[in-house]
Amino acid sequence: MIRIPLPALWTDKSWRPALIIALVTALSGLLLVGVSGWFLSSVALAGAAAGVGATAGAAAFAYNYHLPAGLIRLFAITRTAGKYAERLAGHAAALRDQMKHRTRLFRDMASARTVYEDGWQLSRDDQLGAFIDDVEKVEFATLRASLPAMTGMVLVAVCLVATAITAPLALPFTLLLLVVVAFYSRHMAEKAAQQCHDAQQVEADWSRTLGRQINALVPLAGNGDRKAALAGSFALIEQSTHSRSEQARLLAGVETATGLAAPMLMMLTIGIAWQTGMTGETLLPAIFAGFLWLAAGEAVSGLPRLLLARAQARYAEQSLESWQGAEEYARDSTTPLRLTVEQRDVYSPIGTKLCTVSGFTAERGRAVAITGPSGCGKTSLIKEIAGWTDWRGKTPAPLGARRIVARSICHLSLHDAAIMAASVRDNLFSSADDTSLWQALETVELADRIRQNGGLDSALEQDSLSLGEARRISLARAILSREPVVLLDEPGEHLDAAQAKRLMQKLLVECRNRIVVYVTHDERLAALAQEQVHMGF
Ligand SMILES: Nc1ncnc2c1ncn2[C@@H]1O[C@H](COP(=O)(O)OP(=O)(O)OP(=O)(O)O)[C@@H](O)[C@H]1O
Repeated sequence: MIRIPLPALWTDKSWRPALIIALVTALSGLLLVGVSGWFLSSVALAGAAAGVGATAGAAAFAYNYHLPAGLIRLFAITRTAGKYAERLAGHAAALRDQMKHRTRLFRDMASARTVYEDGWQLSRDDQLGAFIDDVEKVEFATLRASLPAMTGMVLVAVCLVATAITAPLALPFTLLLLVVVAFYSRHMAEKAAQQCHDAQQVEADWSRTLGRQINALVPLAGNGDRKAALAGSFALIEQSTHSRSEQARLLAGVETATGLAAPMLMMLTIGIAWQTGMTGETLLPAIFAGFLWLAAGEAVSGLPRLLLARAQARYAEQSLESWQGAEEYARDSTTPLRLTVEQRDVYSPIGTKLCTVSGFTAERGRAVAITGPSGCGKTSLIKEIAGWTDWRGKTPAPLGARRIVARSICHLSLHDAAIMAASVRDNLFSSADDTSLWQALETVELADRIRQNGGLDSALEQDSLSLGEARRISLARAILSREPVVLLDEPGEHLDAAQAKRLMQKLLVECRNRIVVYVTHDERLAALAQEQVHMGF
């Protein structure tokens, strides 16, 4: 199980000073409010006494203000200084731990089976973002929240002892209220974390699909799929907004409950002490304890967020587990990456049944060429493999998990290459370095043309390239893409036969570690694949 161990706050040398300072700071805050409450009440009592009897005025002025006033200043200064010192010591210890854990977690992730199978460490910024998010959540809950949680518990214990001594009859009610608030807060924080988790899942799906849908608007414009595809994405945004607002509502409930608990505990302690007959000076200790509760309430006001952080960290731990290291697997470079298409009916993008295709399996380094007469459904088939369309009889299948995964692992290059009015660099759809971009342009025999045109930052437009050149830009995109599956529709279109063959040979070498499936009418191109699948009516 991938876990960041809880810091050993007391035994670990780097955490111990932080813990001591945090406790001193928290106790100073508690005593500051407790002594202030006690002081105000004593002054009020002395003032009240001053109004009665002959010696009253003298009694009021004989009251010793100096000791409590001095203590209040001492606690206030200690609390302020302690807050700074606690931050310095706590952050230093947390950063040290963080460095240690991150090295281990990132090493595990890099060699994880899932990462290796999908090849996403090379290209999937969204997956990497999700991984870093999870690591941060677990770190926050363990490294940043354990210290406040520990000091919060100590403060509550101190308040309970003070209540037990000063107003013992209030203790059972106090404990009952604490247990109710604790259970309610935990339950609601769990629900809020669930909502947050749901929202994140949906947002991840959304960012994955929308980007791809927008990229594919041009080729999909003709088949009426665009509207439906975008509507699906916008429904996801609505869903995530709902989850987010539900999360905020639940958290507000917890914050209200914990915010009200402290004044209620204060009133409970003082009220019950008063009910049992304590008045005047005998009530002062209970007032002191009551004010301690008030101060503890302020100190643990971050509790709902800590509970939420803890609950979120559990989800994050679960997803981190899927990156568990599988080093033997990563070392085994012969492990095949396989794409299996079972025998199936092929439908057009509007749901017309076209033909039945026999099953085939494409593997890394073993390309598959699909051939067949015009209109038999070759393009429709690779669109479906890529998750763009999915017809079952007369009904389009919803954008389910299979299609989302398919879209995320397939690079689909359609025959009508769209050229954007943008630079060559932008048109290559890649964040690779310039050397790799030039290398891809060399492979598709376009480097000289682009150099003459002004280089990677020169402008392109749909009309500024010949059809064959646009086709070659599209092939360069396929080479530069990082998805493990490359699907090409008519890669040799608009190229002369010799050039088409040369380019396809080079592309297959460049993509030897990926799965390549391509549709072609050219028998010489089809012969370059390790397997040919013939489709027909
Ligand atoms: N967006 C669309 N709307 C309606 N019909 C479509 C659409 N796309 C394809 N079709 C129809 O589906 C059938 C198969 O088209 P598809 O492009 O898959 O065939 P193909 O085998 O790739 O043909 P070719 O070799 O001519 O490119 C054709 O009859 C075509 O008219």
